[in-house]
Amino acid sequence: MAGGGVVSHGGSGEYEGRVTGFVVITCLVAATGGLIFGYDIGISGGVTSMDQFLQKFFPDVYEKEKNAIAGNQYCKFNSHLLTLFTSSLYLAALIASFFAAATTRAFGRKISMVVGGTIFLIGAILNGAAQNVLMLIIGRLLLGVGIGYANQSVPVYLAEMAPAKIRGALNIGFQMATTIGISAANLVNYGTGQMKGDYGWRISLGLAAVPAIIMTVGAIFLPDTPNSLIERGQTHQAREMLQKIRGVDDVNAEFQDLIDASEASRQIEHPWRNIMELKYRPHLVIVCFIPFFQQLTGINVIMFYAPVLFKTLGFGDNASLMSAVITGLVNVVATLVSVFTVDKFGRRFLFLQGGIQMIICQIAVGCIVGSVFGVKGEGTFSKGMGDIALTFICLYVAAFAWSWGPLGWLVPSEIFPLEIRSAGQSINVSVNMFFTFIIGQAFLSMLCQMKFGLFFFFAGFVLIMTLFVYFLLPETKNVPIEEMNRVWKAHWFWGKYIPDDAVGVHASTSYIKSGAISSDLSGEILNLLISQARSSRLLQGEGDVAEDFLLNSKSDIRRFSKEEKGKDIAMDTNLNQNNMRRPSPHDLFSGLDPLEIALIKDTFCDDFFFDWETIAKTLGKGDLAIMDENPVTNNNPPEQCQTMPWGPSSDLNSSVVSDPSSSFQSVFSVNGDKGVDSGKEAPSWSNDLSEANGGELGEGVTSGATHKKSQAKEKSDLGSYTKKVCRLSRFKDEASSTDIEVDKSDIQPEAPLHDPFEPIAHAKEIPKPEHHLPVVSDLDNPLLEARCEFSYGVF
Ligand SMILES: OC[C@H]1O[C@](O)(CO)[C@@H](O)[C@@H]1O
Repeated sequence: MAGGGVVSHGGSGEYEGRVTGFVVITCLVAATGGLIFGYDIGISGGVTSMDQFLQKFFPDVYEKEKNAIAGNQYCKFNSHLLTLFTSSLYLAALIASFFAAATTRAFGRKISMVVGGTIFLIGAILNGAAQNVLMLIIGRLLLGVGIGYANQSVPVYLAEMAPAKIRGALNIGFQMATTIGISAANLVNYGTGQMKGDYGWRISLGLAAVPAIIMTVGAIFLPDTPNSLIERGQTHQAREMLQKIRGVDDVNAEFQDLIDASEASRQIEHPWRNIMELKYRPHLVIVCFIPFFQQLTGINVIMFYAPVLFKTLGFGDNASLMSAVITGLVNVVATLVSVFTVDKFGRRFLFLQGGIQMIICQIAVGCIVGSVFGVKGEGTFSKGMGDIALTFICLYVAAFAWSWGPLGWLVPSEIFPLEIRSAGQSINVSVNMFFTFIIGQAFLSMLCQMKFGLFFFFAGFVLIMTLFVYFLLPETKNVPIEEMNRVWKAHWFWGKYIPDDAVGVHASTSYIKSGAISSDLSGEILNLLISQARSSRLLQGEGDVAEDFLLNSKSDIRRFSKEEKGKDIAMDTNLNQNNMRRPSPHDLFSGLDPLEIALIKDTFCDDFFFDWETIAKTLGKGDLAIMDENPVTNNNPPEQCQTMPWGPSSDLNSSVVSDPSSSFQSVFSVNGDKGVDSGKEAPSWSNDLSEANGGELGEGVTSGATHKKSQAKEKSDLGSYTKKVCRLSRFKDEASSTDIEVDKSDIQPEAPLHDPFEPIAHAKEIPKPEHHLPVVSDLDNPLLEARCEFSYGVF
């Protein structure tokens, strides 16, 4: 692969590795943990609407239902004992999830899954064989404990096993399994609902043993996550596991991040106390609100009570069970949609789209129910009205299923640093279970009291949660799990809670590699950070991260966007030369956090043309001293200072520039030249970057660290350069706002500059080739754009 294929998955590329069959299978097996949860959700509603079941355990409710035919439709199922049957399980799950957190941390994710599956199995047997309400309730409590364990450990397991770029998809496997469980339960109920005697409900409840066995047996064969192995001191096995799940030998960068995260985690003796610290406030707020909101969508009104609800809406017994089957299937299919979109469109998009769709549907259902039953709850649904209501309910379920359903588990499982991840996940599970309990418990009386207004009540909540996501939830798509602090740090509101030292150079490097930052940072800043990484101890000590980056990355950052017109710092000196506005510190650094500014400051060792104090003040980021305290940026000995990646300013003075009124597009391409072994000829200058990039490939380029290391060594012995090629690429027709391609590609490259990634002292040894200055008179034309490309090469 011409790009130097060690980061073989391309795209946003983060750590080494590919998506292996092994990781997919383990994640699928783990996700079956969702089956037990789903089966239980789906089974209770059907069972509690079966006459034989009601007669045996809840005779009062049975009587009331029979007599309510002509009465108030809103209240005919309102019984606290009945709802307690459904919701007691969630109280047990809530408490169990705290024990599960300790188990998961101390013994691994897998053990928690096995424990959860086994306890659930016992509960299923008790339920299927129940002789009285007590047996029924104890059985349900055990089911709850099983679910608490599974829901705590499975999402964490999935988030840790999955490579970042498909973490969303694999993690959603859990919710996918949940919806399959719900659907399977609906189908079982549909079948058993027709049976005479006690068999129907007994089979329905007893069959919960099937998903329990699948999960327990599956979990026994699962490996534990590298993160958990490291957490428990099994470093060697952890590395092997990482190599196995990523399918490559060179897992250094990711492994290092896991070790770092684990070290940080080890310092934390009391995750529960720690999670209250200010620096975890953003995580804590999100992890409390997401599950709360997920339940306040009102989804479980449909999931638990679909048959009851449809009966309330005047559907016959069969039609009610059938409608539950339909909503269950919609739930499964729509969850699949999120599997395929979550890592592409991101979490926020799905949250927002799903939220809007849910609001519309809930309002519609509220209006329909209101128009038929009115306030008194008297009236009957015509077939047509019933079908319209069912359609809106299905659209609502679909929207939930590709947004809040799966994301309610995914987002909380991926936002926490390792040291409090297990604790955070327990909070997520317990808040979710608590509000599942509340909704389960309160729904029937809420329906009785609020009538059709209940649907508007839920619509109001969905509106609030959609605004919450819009303003307060950062995008976590494609960000490696141990790099998440960067996301928080960059957030407009939460950033202030995250201390600078939570975001180190190491983090910067892999974060840059993940590509996640490229839209936030301009190309120049990115390059500066890269060069910082290169010159920092990372490269000298544990070179792989930066080497990999240099050898494999192509950052093609088109930073020319509407807001950034005229702020191109690559062109700064040129702008000056041509009497253009010199960008202010604010232009250049707003949007960066102090650490990033400090990195840049340190990179250029104070002697660049920026007035650092002014920058600090202008941006209101506090005193420079604060930046200077940062240990990460303070270890650069002066001789390792860099100049600008595009060369000293004198070189820039003479470079190509277009008119002030035109705009720039700079494309940075940081390409490792793979083909140049010691003694070979340097690649010749070319206007086409791909040529420099794709020169003969050294045979070991794709084969991992050893070869790369030796290459890198040879490289630094040999010296290297930066090439800058400016060419006129576009003719901007202001009047029509269209871009017309003009090919003026023959502009000569200008002088090769020194390697931006080599310390200056070393760069000086590089013989400077002759200086070619492009002479392009057209550049005076205000309508032209210059396109400059930088490439990094070796000779
Ligand atoms: O698919 C619907 C189901 O998903 C959950 O919200 C869990 O994510 C359950 O509470 C609900 O019953």
